[in-house]
Amino acid sequence: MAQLIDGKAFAASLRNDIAEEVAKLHQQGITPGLAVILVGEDPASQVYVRNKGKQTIEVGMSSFVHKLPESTSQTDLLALINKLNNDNSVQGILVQIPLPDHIDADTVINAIDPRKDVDGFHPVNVGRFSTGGNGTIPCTPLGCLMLLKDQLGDLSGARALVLGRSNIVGKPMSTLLLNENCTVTTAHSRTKDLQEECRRADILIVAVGRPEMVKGSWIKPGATVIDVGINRIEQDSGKARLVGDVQFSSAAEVAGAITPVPGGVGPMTIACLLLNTLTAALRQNDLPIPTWIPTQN
Ligand SMILES: NC(=O)C1=CN([C@@H]2O[C@H](COP(=O)(O)OP(=O)(O)OC[C@H]3O[C@@H](n4cnc5c(N)ncnc54)[C@H](OP(=O)(O)O)[C@@H]3O)[C@@H](O)[C@H]2O)C=CC1
Ligand SMILES: Nc1nc(=O)c2c([nH]1)NC[C@@H]1CN(c3ccc(C(=O)N[C@@H](CCC(=O)O)C(=O)O)cc3)C=[N+]21
Repeated sequence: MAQLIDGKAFAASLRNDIAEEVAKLHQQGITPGLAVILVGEDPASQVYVRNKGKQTIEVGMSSFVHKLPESTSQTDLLALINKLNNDNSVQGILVQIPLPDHIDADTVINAIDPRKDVDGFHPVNVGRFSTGGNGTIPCTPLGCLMLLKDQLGDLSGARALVLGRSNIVGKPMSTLLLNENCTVTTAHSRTKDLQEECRRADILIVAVGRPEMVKGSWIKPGATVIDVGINRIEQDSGKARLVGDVQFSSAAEVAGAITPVPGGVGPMTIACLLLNTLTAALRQNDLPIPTWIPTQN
């Protein structure tokens, strides 16, 4: 049986380390602030927003949650972002994705001050990060990398397969693993012989948004499997259950180590969001970044 990678415990310890740094900032009269904007009523997003708000306060930061109705115009959303860009009590801004169809996500992301873009989605940060500079590293890939390094140590030379190529997860994950000297393959819906590609990987990261798509038979014996998927499926009882993009029961028989869903990558995403907010607050106050915080230089 595979070893279980406990993202929930790792995230809790990371939040402790963050809280210690925030306490030091308090002594200098600084309280980092994170603003989260949620447009519409997507129930899953509401859960994440609630979790984020609670954990933001627990580490000693200020949490500003802006819940806007589904009908909010792009102009009004841009005006709010502009206000937050100029608000000195806010060091981090996150706009929950997906946005309603009448709002262009790229325009919205472009409007966020890159220094306050704690998701790492702004083109300035994407560019810096891709070229090895100190741009914000997107939260989910950063959380996955921390779990991998904790599990495996140096990743140099490992054959990694990233399944999914979204701007939020797959693409930055591939970049990050390349920067860690892995030999990286990025697979997607047009990939030929997907199962065969997966079976070659020492490290398998799955972010497709297809419940339990990857089976144990696709996995190289002993491989490390990181399941990013968060899928809510209805059970016969009528209650919803969370499952990943990997079929956990069959995968756990083959893999060397695997993250569960829930309790794997999800909690790491939130902890890394708080970490990026701390880093943003330190940078905006011209303070040094402690060496334990992962940056790219
Ligand atoms: N744990 C966490 O913190 C987070 C979890 N998530 C979860 O991760 C998953 C992925 O999210 P996200 O990256 O935003 O999703 P997207 O829908 O943006 O991207 C999905 C990717 O998977 C590929 N894909 C879809 N179906 C197949 C298939 N049958 N075979 C091969 N490739 C396929 C797509 O290929 P193509 O490009 O060719 O269309 C695309 O690149 C979701 O379950 C989401 O809920 C997301 C963010 C954070
Ligand atoms: N701008 C933006 N940035 C994001 O980072 C972002 C986003 N939009 N939109 C949606 C996705 C999804 N996402 C998750 C965060 C935490 C959990 C999480 O905490 N999951 C818990 C369980 C939570 C539950 O029970 O629902 C777990 O897996 O254990 C899941 C998913 C961030 N995303």
